[in-house]
Amino acid sequence: MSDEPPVLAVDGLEKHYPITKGLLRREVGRVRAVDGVNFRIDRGEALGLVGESGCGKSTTALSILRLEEPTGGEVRFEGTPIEKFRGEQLKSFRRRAQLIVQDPNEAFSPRMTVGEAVAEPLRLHGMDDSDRRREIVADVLERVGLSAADVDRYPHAFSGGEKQRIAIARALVVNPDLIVADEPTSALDGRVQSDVLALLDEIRREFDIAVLFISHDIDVVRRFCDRIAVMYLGELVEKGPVAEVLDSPAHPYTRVLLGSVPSLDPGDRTLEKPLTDTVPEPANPPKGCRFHTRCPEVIPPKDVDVTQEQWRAIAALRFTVETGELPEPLAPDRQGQSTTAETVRKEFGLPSSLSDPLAERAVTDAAAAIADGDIDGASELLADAFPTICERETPTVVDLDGQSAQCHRYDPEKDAEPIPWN
Ligand SMILES: Nc1ncnc2c1ncn2[C@@H]1O[C@H](COP(=O)(O)OP(=O)(O)OP(=O)(O)O)[C@@H](O)[C@H]1O
Repeated sequence: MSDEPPVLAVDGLEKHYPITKGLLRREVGRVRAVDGVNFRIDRGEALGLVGESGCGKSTTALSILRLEEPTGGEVRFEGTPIEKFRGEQLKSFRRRAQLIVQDPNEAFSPRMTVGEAVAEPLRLHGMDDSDRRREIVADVLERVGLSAADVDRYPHAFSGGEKQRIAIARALVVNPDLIVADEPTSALDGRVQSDVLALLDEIRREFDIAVLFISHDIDVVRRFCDRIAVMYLGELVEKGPVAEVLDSPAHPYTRVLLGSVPSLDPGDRTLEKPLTDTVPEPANPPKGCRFHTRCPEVIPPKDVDVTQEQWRAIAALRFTVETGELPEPLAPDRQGQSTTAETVRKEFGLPSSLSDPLAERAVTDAAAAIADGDIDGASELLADAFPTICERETPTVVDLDGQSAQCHRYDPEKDAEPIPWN
């Protein structure tokens, strides 16, 4: 193994955005867009970053390129913290770490020819010889499957896929060591997407470029990446080699995320549905494990004696009530008309009676409170009766033979008596 530091090393990266109020812009809270993220990318390696919309993927991308100033943690480029870069070093970093964005239309000025746009980074980085620039640009355009004759045309004359090729050419022209590609193919349709992906793959292998590949498309990540990191509400909940993570996802969130991928087998028992569809706000993430309010594997209290199916129904009731977003038949405007305790039980798949008397009492009282329109009361009752370690304690990252997951279920230190998987 070489002693070479990774091209990119991210430790405890944090980017919080202040929420301000009033004329004096007093800070009243913080959006925890990225909240303690760690990963590495070696030369020639592609790391896929996946997660639902708003989980912090783009903010991570911008923070590692110093396009956003992180509020905490450290990003090292070939071993040097990027915050230390000044003058020439910063300029060199800007050249060696390139960004490719989703919409190539945003990347080009309509007044610049393709040749000028692709040559721009060369000019900015001090190459004054225009003939030499033109030569390099022609060469790179051919390299990405366009023609040297395209230099004098304008970007608007090209299709979406071709524009993305031009964007790749522009990133490539300065010999980058790192490319951050933020949803680079999601605006393109199937065939074109495949071609652009194949091109990116080819250049990363040929030039040994490290790639951070951001996508919500799991199939694309499987095809393009070596490793994958799964993000939820500003944190990485699982990491590992692509095949391992996608074929045997460890973290319940990864299972839920994969369960929403249409191309995957809906009968696969390792894929799951979330308890609720409400994603909490990154300004106010749940305590303990951030996924616990939606986690189908949330750990029950030790003294509750119900089946796994019943526990999931209870947990879904508890966390749905906490969001205040009740399903249609129980919605507050219908209170007093048709909602009864039975409707509540039916809606959540709870049997008419649970064998555990304390659990039964709590569910009966909560259902009655909901039927009365006392949602806060129901919420308190359920929280008191059904506490979970997942809300009390933040899980540590557990190494599982190369794959890692941040979940109490895997922590040998936690005497959590989990229900066995599957
Ligand atoms: N400049 C900003 N000011 C305040 N909040 C922001 C800012 N930029 C992003 N956010 C918030 O930070 C969170 C993470 O956003 P981000 O764009 O990084 O997510 P994402 O995973 O890339 O989403 P998508 O897949 O939709 O692009 C979101 O809640 C977003 O609203």
